[in-house]
Parts: sequence; C-alpha cells; structure tokens
Amino acid sequence: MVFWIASGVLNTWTFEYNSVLFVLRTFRPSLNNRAHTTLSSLNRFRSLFTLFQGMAAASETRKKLAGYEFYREVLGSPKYVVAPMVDQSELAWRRLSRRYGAQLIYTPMINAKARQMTVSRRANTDFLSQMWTEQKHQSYRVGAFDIASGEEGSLEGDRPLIIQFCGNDPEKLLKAAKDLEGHCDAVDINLGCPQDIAKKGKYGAFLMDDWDLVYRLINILHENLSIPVTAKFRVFPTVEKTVEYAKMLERAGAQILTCHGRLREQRGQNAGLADWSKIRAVKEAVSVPVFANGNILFQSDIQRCLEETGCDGVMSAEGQLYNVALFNGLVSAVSPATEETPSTSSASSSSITPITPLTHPNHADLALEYLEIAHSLRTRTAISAIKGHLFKIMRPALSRETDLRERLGRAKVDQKAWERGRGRGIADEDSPIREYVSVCREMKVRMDKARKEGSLSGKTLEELVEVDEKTGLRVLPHWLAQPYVRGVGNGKVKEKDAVDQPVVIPAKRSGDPETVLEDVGKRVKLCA
Ligand SMILES: Cc1cc2nc3c(=O)[nH]c(=O)nc-3n(C[C@H](O)[C@H](O)[C@H](O)COP(=O)(O)O)c2cc1C
Repeated sequence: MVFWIASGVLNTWTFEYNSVLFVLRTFRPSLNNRAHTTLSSLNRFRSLFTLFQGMAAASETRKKLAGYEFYREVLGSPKYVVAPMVDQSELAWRRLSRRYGAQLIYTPMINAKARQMTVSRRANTDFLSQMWTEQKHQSYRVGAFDIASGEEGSLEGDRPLIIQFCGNDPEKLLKAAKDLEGHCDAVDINLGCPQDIAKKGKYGAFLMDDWDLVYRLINILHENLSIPVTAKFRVFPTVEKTVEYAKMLERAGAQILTCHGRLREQRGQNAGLADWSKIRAVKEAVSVPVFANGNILFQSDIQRCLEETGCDGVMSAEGQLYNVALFNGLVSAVSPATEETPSTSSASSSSITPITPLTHPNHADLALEYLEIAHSLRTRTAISAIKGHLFKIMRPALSRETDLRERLGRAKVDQKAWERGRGRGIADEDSPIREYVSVCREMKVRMDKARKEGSLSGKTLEELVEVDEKTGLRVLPHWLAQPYVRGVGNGKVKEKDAVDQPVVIPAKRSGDPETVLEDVGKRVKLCA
C-alpha cells in the first residue's frame, strides 16, 4: 500500500519535474543546472520506488485466493452471471452484457486440445503448417480467445472473466490453461455439455461417468495454475449422487461450482425445467460459492432462485441472450445503461417482474447497440455470432416483420471484408455488415411506431401483456426485449430421447430464415 501511494506521489512528481525544468530552461537558464541536479536525484528515488512497486505487484499476483476470499476480493461478489455460450458469449456480447448489469461472464468453451495444437503450431515458423492449423480449426477459432487484440480479458473492459475449457487430457488442459491464465480471473472446466460432439470427444457431461478423470482434470489446474479453477456441471438423477459428485469437485480443488439443475439427458426438445432442489442440496453440502443455473427468464426468477437454492449467484444463458437487460438495474441505484432510477434496487421477490424500460428495453435499440460494439472492436466478432444474436434479440417482432426476417436470413457478408472493415463505426456505409445495420435501423423505425401506437391506445404496458396458453408465461408487447420459451418438452426423459439420440442436422440450409436460424442454433448450441 505504502509503495502504491509513494509511487503515485512520485509519478506526479515526474510530471512536475519536467514542467519545472522546462520553465527554468526557458526563463532562468542560470538556475537550470542546480535545479536539474536536485530534481534528478529525487527522480532516482522514483525509479527505486517503481522497482519496489513491481515487486509488490508480483508478490500480490503470487498470492492465490480461494473459495469465498476469491469470490469476494477478486470477483467482487458477483450475483448476476452470464453463462459460457459457444459462439454467443463472445467479447462484443460481454461488453454489452456488462453495460446491462452482468457482474461476471464466462467465455465460450474453448477446446483445450485444439488450442494446444494451434499454439504449438504458431510457435513453429513453418508458415504452411500454420495455415493448415488455421484452416483445420476454423470452427474452433470461432470460440477461440484472441490475445493479440489486447481486448479480450483486458482489465479495462473485460473483467471479471472466467475462461472455460473442455477436455479430457489433464496435461493438455493444463498447457492450454497456462497459456491464458494471465488473461482472466479463473479457468472453468465444462463438465455439463450433453451434446453428441461431447460424447464423441469424451468431454463435458460424458465425464460424469469417470470421476477419477474429473478429479485429475481439476486437480492439475488447482495445483499448477496461478489462478483458481472452477467447474460447471449437471445434476444426476438422485440428490445423493449429485451431492457426492459436487463434494468430489470441491475436494479436487474447484473454487466455485456452477450447478446446472438439468440432467445430462435434458437437452434440446427435452430440456424442460431445471431442478432447483438439487442445486440447493449442493449448496448446502459444499463450502465454496455456488452459482445456480437454469430457469432464469425474468428478473423475478432471480430472487426466487437465490431464495430457493440459497446460492451465491445465478447464471443465465438463454434468458440473457434473448434479453440482455435481464440483470439491468439490480446492482446500483442508478443504471449506467439508461441513467434512470430503477424501480428495484435489488431483485424484487414479487412473482411478476414489472415491465420497465430498464428490464425490457426496445429490442431494436439493443441490436443497434450490439452492432456498434462489434464495429468498435479490434477483436473479430464471428458473423455467425452476430447473426445469432440479432435473430434472438429481435425475435419478438421477426414473426410479424417477415420481410426483415428474410433480409436478415439472406444477408451475405464477406468475412475478409468484415475483418478489414472492423473498427470503422456503425455509420460507415462501406461496412461489410451494413445489411444487418440497415435491417436493425428499419426495425427500430417500425418498433418506435408500434410503441407510439401502443401508448396511444390508452393502455399501460402491463395491460398490453398477454399470457401464452402453452407455457403460461407472459408475452410482452412485440417491440420489447423479452425471453423466448419454446413450448415443447416437459423435462421428463423418454427412453427414445435419451443420450444416444442423434441431433438431426439438415443437409440443406435453405428455406424459411427462421428455420435456418433454428438449425444454426442447433449446430452452435454445442452445450445447452
Ligand atoms: C447458445 C448456447 C451455447 C452454450 N455453450 C455452452 C458452453 O460453451 N459451455 C457450457 O458449459 N455451457 C454452454 N451452454 C449451456 C449454458 O451455459 C447453460 O448451462 C444452459 O443453457 C442452461 O442455462 P439456461 O437455462 O439459462 O439457458 C450453452 C447454451 C446456449 C444457449
């Protein structure tokens, strides 16, 4: 502490020192030499302090905090957490999410094996082999982490951040995690991905059958990384086994557990509801912080979940993707996003979320804001990610505005041009994603008109809310950001839908753009 203060004083001093010299040189050349000698000896002190400051910083980073100490002091006690999402929790989305109240965000899952190959190939000077790697891992790169841009994981705009890996080889996992440990606050292991790709690669939820391997995967990171390791997992059919598993994860060294309250078999059409009672049992059984994952769609679900599970935070994936303002207004009295005083300074425990511009802004505005961020970054945002976000954000209106839906579905973007054109700003008519911008602007015009007509009807927003017959959930006016709930599946796993059931990927991606989106969704939704 003393070093920091002293160094701050001396830093200011250097500025003064240069200014004094400049003034003396200009107006009193005779005093220049004496002043210079005195000032430069003082400046030597400054160098010494800078050295001590470096040493203090180094010893600080060496101190690895654990459990609640880590949760509080490094992460800042986050309650509102954005889930790891392949192709969707990328940097641009993280920036937008932080503006709207997200306190901690996970990167999309990174495959440890693929990252390791890419890193070792990059170290090789053979240009052709690099090209080969780049092409071979094109799809992996979509979820990769771009250190070179200096933006991903930066202290200024991308923290707190947890980088998620998947893998089944402890040594490879460690090497990949070591490569990125300086760019995040912790490393997470994906133990919950239930998709066929995970079954084939034996990672994610398919490690639930090999507890010894899971222990070693966590433990090697716990023992060798300078930052903590955390784990995200699904529940077992019984509470007892779920609790036993969670305790094993803690023993192995996991410092935060995220418990997704669905079974490995609850995916796609059979996702159904998450079981919060199992999450509660986990929370009661371990002594590290626990995040609850599943069933968070409206703000009112957040407090209910925290109360019912006793967890330290809630994690949302789909609810937050469809409404990035899900966590807005919960943290501070004045929201940075809209600068309005929120009606709820902490999550209301009422069963219904009040519909305010804070929690349900106009979706076209959010879409434009997202595009503006994507434009402003040096880091490349994958076109698949952009398209996925736009379809989800504006979903409430796309079934009405079918011409816009079609334009969005058919918009072609030259990836290379997009990479060259990034950072130009949204107004640039040369932007390679100008068609997306144009669709969102047109959507904004139409939604502003719809909102005006809505308010002219004399009804309040609450009165404009309808209830979906199939799901029983509230459907808000179509210009507002809101969750999307597929009215299928009951969470009960039928034998024919069990894990072995293949995901059907249509050979042809044509036809109705929304169907295409669903297909894209199925393909990128590697871990839902
Ligand atoms: C588009 C998408 C991508 C996902 N990718 C990942 C991932 O990379 N790693 C992971 O552990 N879970 C992933 N998931 C699962 C979510 O993190 C989360 O566990 C799951 O969706 C349940 O939360 P929810 O009910 O809030 O959607 C993904 C989910 C979605 C919707």
